[in-house]
Amino acid sequence: MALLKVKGLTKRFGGLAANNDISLDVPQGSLFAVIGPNGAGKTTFFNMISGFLGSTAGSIEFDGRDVTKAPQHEIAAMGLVRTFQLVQLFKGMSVAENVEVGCHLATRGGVAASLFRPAWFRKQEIEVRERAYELLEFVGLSAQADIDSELLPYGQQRLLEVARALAAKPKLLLLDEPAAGLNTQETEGLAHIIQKINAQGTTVLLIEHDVALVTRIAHRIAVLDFGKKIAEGTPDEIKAHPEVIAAYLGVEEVENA
Ligand SMILES: Nc1ncnc2c1ncn2[C@@H]1O[C@H](COP(=O)(O)OP(=O)(O)OP(=O)(O)O)[C@@H](O)[C@H]1O
Repeated sequence: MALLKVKGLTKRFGGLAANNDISLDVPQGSLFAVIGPNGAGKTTFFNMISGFLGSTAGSIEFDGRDVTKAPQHEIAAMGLVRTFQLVQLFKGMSVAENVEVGCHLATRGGVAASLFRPAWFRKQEIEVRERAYELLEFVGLSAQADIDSELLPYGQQRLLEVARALAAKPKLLLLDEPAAGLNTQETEGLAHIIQKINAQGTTVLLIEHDVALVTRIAHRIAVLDFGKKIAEGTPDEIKAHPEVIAAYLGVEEVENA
């Protein structure tokens, strides 16, 4: 069953079709990747799916519901949660607090509860703290829990963003170039974490420039070029696809992937 169904998705900016009639299904439980050269339309595609940008034409169905025109907060509340190409942490908060904020998005509360602190609220706060620590452990950041998040090295900030996104208990996790700016060792660690997230039942859709990483971990890959989907298939099919090789990968990169 498809968790995300995209049909004919199109976005025009004036005369430019940043996305042109893109259709794809992301199966429930899969690890799906979208790749493509700079300017191919990946970010535009992500922005439409997550409700940050309206579409010019086409439809988006998530978890059995038409969300083509749904606002971003409604889509997030349904369980479609994203990270961003540029790290966006809450400044002035510790590592653990950043994840706790993510957990609160998945719990009940409100101003009255935080002022009067009834028993259920205090219990919930303890649970939130425990869950935040579990998630930090999951991404390997529990030792840094009390550090100001801005003091983390860049690679760890990216992992923190992933932990915070997981705190909202997503059904579909959208990762926007998670390996950007990471060194080889950090990319390895990240690949392992993405696979663990997926193995625990979360469907993952990622945009990535690192072709070697994508062809290694994704179950299925869609390739965009000049706003169009030019190919879709398993990593082996994509590596052997002549149009993909011509448009994007380059023979050398495919051989190395
Ligand atoms: N708000 C906008 N207004 C006008 N043109 C835009 C806008 N956003 C994107 N574009 C154009 O749409 C095309 C696709 O851009 P997009 O950012 O989606 O590509 P991308 O594949 O994510 O690229 P990158 O890998 O560099 O992030 C590009 O030609 C870009 O200049």
